[in-house]
Amino acid sequence: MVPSAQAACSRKAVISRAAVTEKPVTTNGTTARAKPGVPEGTPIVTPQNLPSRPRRNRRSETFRSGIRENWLSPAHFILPIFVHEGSSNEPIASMPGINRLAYGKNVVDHVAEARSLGVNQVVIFPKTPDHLKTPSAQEAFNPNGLSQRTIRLLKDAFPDVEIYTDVALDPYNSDGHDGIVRDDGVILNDETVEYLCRQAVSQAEAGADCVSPSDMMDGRVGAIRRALDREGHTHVSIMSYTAKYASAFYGPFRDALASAPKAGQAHRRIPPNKKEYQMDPANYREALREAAADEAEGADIMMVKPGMPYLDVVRSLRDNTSLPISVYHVSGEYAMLKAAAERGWLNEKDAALEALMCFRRAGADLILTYYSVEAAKWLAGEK
Ligand SMILES: NCc1[nH]cc(CCC(=O)O)c1CC(=O)O
Ligand SMILES: [Mg+2]
Repeated sequence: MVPSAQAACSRKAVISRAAVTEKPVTTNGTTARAKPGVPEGTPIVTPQNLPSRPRRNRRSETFRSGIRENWLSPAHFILPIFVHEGSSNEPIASMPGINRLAYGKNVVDHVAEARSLGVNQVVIFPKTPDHLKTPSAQEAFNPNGLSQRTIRLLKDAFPDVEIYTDVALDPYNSDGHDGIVRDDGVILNDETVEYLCRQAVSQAEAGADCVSPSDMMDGRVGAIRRALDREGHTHVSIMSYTAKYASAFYGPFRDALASAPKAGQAHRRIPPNKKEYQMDPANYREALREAAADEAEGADIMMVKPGMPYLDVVRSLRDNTSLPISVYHVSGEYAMLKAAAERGWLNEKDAALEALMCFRRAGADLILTYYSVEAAKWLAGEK
């Protein structure tokens, strides 16, 4: 209790310790009659003289919903899908409810369900077969690669779906990094950017609406913009993973794609983590620097990733740019909610919708979340 409140209490009517079960008494010693409906033992006080009582605006759901500052709609969600070459869906152990979808009908059916719930934006993450992974990750821009085929498949089935793509080398790189690794362990920046441009162009050619570089190489937004424009894709947008942190919350995603950094052979040093290109979780100002660069290079949407632990960064970008902001509610955040819900430790629907709402409050327009389909069902009142 704050000191002033404490003082106020002792000045006003209180129940003496010995008399808790008796009628409350006022400070002048007379016994007061409790108001109807007030539990016996409640102190009797003179009302505080408050000019402002914020609780007045919370008194009914009708009132609360009338003045609510933010809201959630399936239109805000971007649905991530994992696609693989197998013939059936494969559950991902660390992401209950999420599957690697079999390329083909299963992918189309899943997106059809999302669309029926109002989720019409999808981002594709392909699981590349091991034999197609190489240290230079050239499968990333194979015009008939799994990602490119999935884009075509979905665009043919649903011309108005917004297709986002992941631009980064890690799903195709046998070293498990987003960039090309030199033998001494340096992640090459400009060489990687050249391949990211080819990857982005190949995705645009397959029909992607928005390419999303998630690699954190310097200068890739501008280079991709120029490459897209040069090839006639001036209408294809770029959602940059602007402030992407070297986070421990990506673990389940790397399980899903088997894309974690790999140990090197004797003559090569493979960095065991991504700290040389993804941002340090301790840093805040650096996000503004990244944002200034991405905006100048032509990003259409800027993303913060992960979500829940980084809402200060979301708010800061919101206040420092007029571009739309997206947030990635990442695999580890999803796994935490699922794990607690499975144990009965959290009400999953309430906790998940709260997390999503808080992204909006922090300033995000778009939310990339594994909860897209479930949350859309909750919002529709289906379950
Ligand atoms: N380009 C890699 C990439 N793209 C999206 C995620 C993680 C998303 C998630 O955890 O849900 C990652 C993992 C990483 O950077 O290692
Ligand atoms: Mg950058």
